[in-house]
Amino acid sequence: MGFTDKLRSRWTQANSLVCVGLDPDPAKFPDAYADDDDALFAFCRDIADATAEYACAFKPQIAYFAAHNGGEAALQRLIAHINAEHPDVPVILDAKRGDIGSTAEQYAVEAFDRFGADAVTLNPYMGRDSALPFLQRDGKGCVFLCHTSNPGARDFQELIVSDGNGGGEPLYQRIARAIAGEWNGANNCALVVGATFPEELKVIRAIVGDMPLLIPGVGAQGGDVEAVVKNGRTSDGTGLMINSSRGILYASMGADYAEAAARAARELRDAINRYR
Ligand SMILES: O=C(O)c1cc(=O)[nH]c(=O)n1[C@@H]1O[C@H](COP(=O)(O)O)[C@@H](O)[C@H]1O
Repeated sequence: MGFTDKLRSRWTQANSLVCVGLDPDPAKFPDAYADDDDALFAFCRDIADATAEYACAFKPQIAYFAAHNGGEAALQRLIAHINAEHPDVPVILDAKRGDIGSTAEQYAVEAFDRFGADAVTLNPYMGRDSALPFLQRDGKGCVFLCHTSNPGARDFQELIVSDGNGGGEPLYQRIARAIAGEWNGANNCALVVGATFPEELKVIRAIVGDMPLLIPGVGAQGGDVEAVVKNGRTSDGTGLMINSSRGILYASMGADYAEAAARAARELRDAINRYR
């Protein structure tokens, strides 16, 4: 099953719009993993196993693995573990790739063949040819940055660009329109919209119809769940992958870290479902 269908069926099956972010930071690991050479893999495996029931997707962030010697091998094993043990839960590799076509081709091999992800986050700044190696992969998802969650999102993403007919619109809206239109021929695109910009989320939803949206920024970054769900859901009450990383991973730094992560994921699911 391709990424989009897998995600849609998971939304219904698990009755959850929670995306569990896997951003492992050894400085915050519980004592049990203090001297463990395999801690990156083992900690994330425990979190994935504890939270899978409440997850519509997992999103490992590649920098948190690649920053460490042996970290990429740990990421590869982690995704293989999720694919084997939780095959209904899609994996989005958060790598924010984007480059000229020949290099993008290698990044597509990295995300889909080496790491075995169902989808990858991409930066659309370099244009459609830079996205083609990903868009052309049968059944794989392409999750493009549209309006990000950070304060600097306004620096470029809200600049007014000409529409060619004497009018103008903010760049993020142009991105949403282009990706929902000509880039989405295989129906495998999604967009990243920060939870910290709920008004922009509403505008983006109106532009893109039922396209899935990945929403980081609730929890540690302060985004409001009610505003996100009300402004971002589709008419059937789905359409969103609402990500929390630190809020789930480090719900407890004690021996109960896995139970605490499960509780945090369940509570986020329930908070979201109240407004669907
Ligand atoms: O593409 C992303 O996932 C992303 C886009 C964005 O605009 N903001 C953002 O925070 N993210 C990622 O989402 C996660 C947010 O983590 P927490 O703030 O700990 O929940 C991190 O992995 C970020 O790299």
